[in-house]
Amino acid sequence: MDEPSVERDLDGLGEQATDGHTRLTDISGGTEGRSMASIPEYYAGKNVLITGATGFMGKVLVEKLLRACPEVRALYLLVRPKAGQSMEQRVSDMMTCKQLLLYFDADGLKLDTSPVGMGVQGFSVCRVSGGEACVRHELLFDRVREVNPDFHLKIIPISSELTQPGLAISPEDVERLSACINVVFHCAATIRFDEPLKHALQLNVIATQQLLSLAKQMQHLEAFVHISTAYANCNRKHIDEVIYPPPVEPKKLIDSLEWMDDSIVRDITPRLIGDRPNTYTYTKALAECVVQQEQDKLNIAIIRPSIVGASWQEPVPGWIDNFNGPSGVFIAAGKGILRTMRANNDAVADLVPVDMVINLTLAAGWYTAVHRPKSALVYNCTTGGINPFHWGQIEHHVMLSFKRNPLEQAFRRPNANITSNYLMNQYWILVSHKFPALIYDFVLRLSGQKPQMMRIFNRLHKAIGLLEYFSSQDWEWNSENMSMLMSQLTPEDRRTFNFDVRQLNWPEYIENYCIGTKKYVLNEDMSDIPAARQHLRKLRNIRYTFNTLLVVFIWRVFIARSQMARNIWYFVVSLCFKFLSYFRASSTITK
Ligand SMILES: CCCCCCCCCCCCCCCCCCCC(=O)SCCNC(=O)CCNC(=O)[C@H](O)C(C)(C)COP(=O)(O)OP(=O)(O)OC[C@H]1O[C@@H](n2cnc3c(N)ncnc32)[C@H](O)[C@@H]1OP(=O)(O)O
Ligand SMILES: NC(=O)C1=CN([C@@H]2O[C@H](COP(=O)(O)OP(=O)(O)OC[C@H]3O[C@@H](n4cnc5c(N)ncnc54)[C@H](OP(=O)(O)O)[C@@H]3O)[C@@H](O)[C@H]2O)C=CC1
Repeated sequence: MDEPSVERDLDGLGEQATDGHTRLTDISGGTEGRSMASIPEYYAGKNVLITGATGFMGKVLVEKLLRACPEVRALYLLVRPKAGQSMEQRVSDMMTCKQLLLYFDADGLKLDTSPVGMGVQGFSVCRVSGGEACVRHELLFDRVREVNPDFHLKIIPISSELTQPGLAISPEDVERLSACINVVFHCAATIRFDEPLKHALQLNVIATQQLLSLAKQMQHLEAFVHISTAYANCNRKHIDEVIYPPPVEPKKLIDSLEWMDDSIVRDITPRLIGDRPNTYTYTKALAECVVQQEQDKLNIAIIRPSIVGASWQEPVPGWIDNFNGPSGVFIAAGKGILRTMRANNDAVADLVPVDMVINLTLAAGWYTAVHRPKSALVYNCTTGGINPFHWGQIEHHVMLSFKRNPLEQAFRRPNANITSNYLMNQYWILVSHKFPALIYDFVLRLSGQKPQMMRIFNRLHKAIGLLEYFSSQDWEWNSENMSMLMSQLTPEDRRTFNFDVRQLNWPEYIENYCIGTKKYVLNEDMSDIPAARQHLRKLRNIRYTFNTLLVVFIWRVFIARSQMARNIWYFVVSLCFKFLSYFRASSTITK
């Protein structure tokens, strides 16, 4: 099961490389002299189907497609109704960026939950009386609206629940999609690391299989772009742009899990996922295999981004709308809650900005449709091999950014450190997380409020525990197809659909990323920065006062009351004194 299973044959356009992998370089020769449509020209008049459009990457994809390819005919979005909202309402909210950001206690004052469990009093965006709070922030679609105020007319929501048979698409919609779709972008997935295997399999694998069946019915389909992850094969250290053999035959697993009840599946999950850290990476690997098996005559591209972070340039620098991956860690550190985390300072932090991933995705869609490779082309969309940056450097720049642009109502002054040493990390968890949480909860109890800090830390520890696997080691991805795709673009397309990761200036990117979490995730106002700085000064004074009181307390309890402690103390002081006198005397002699 070690050797890549894909054999490439690119419709006569390319040759097989000696290592068995065909790369885009091989193809480019075959297209010389042809007049090829630019990316916007290609998408002009096309009908595009997108899954996962309401998600982080889906939104950026929809925005960019509408803005950079204004002649695109229509975007059909497969959306499910959710949280009492119809799919039409959800799509309309998405376009006005009205988004459910934070949840509140029934008393409307305390933030109850957040994805990484960092909720803390004063962490809120706006306060409402019970239930949920909807906030509006800088609009993602503002730039599209400027170019085309009627852009919403191009968006056609299609009701679909991907975990249902036939994706729960009505027969009329199936007919409609089969007749008109030219390009499919499949972004939907569950990206939770703790997803029960059955559900992850249902959404990430079976839904992909069903979407491929639907795609085969599409009479005018030119390209099917599947979004995978660079970590689908994280059990390997070196990852090529090939589809590796799956850990298990997907069909066999689907059939076996069908009859098992949830508790049995839960029990056997660790055995099944083997050397992968979670059900997410496991099912994404199976999905790639399904794409390969079901390919038939479809023209397929597989995009494998690494850790997708805030945008680099578009629609605005630092745009981000969630707590996933590093964003939650940055926020927790910026709020002064997270003080320690297990990560390897020298390991490469393979972050890639969302706009670069989307630019590559659109370019790959164009390339796939124009060149029609017979077998799926895989694009490892990573930064580490070309423009590496390390977790230690990320830590430094995140701390610097949050000191310059502090978050509101921080719990403590931001001062987080990463360490690869397990015991050291446990020590700091005790001293810097659990001890302050106990004191804070004690103060809350005294003032008649419900203790909450310990609960928050427990959830935070669970979340960072799931991320540590990725921050404690590094991988080597071959990203030749990404480079070669870039070489296929016209100079104009290279500017509009820029995914040249060499141009990333990491310190600047991290600063914008941190500001983005403040502005777009926490919806904090930049004009409040002076007040936030004042708050940090107050926290620093509290710490100085606390430390002074602690020293006085220790003196009173241990030194002043015990003869032995006093003797040790005098011994240490006289030793220091003798050392100083000796040092002064010897320096006088040398003069
Ligand atoms: C030390 C500081 C310096 C920093 C330097 C070092 C940094 C190291 C960082 C390392 C990061 C490494 C990251 C690597 C990741 C690579 C993986 C590959 C990339 C991918 O392919 S996928 C993307 C990654 N996926 C994720 O990140 C998902 C991880 N998250 C989870 O698995 C779960 O969320 C988690 C963490 C298990 C938490 O689960 P849980 O406690 O159940 O919390 P929920 O997610 O269910 O959410 C709780 C609660 O909040 C509500 N919610 C949801 N969204 C929002 C929102 N936007 N605002 C407010 N509230 C929200 C949610 O509905 C839940 O409410 P309930 O009422 O339903 O409880
Ligand atoms: N974010 C990252 O760091 C990385 C992501 N990826 C991949 O990129 C893709 C997009 O990720 P991202 O945007 O971050 O993920 P999000 O969680 O933000 O979005 C997931 C999308 O899938 C949709 N979806 C989930 N379940 C269903 C369902 N049952 N029926 C219909 N739609 C559903 C969601 O819709 P709804 O709004 O209804 O929940 C949402 O639109 C995924 O394939 C992921 O594996 C790869 C590497 C890194």
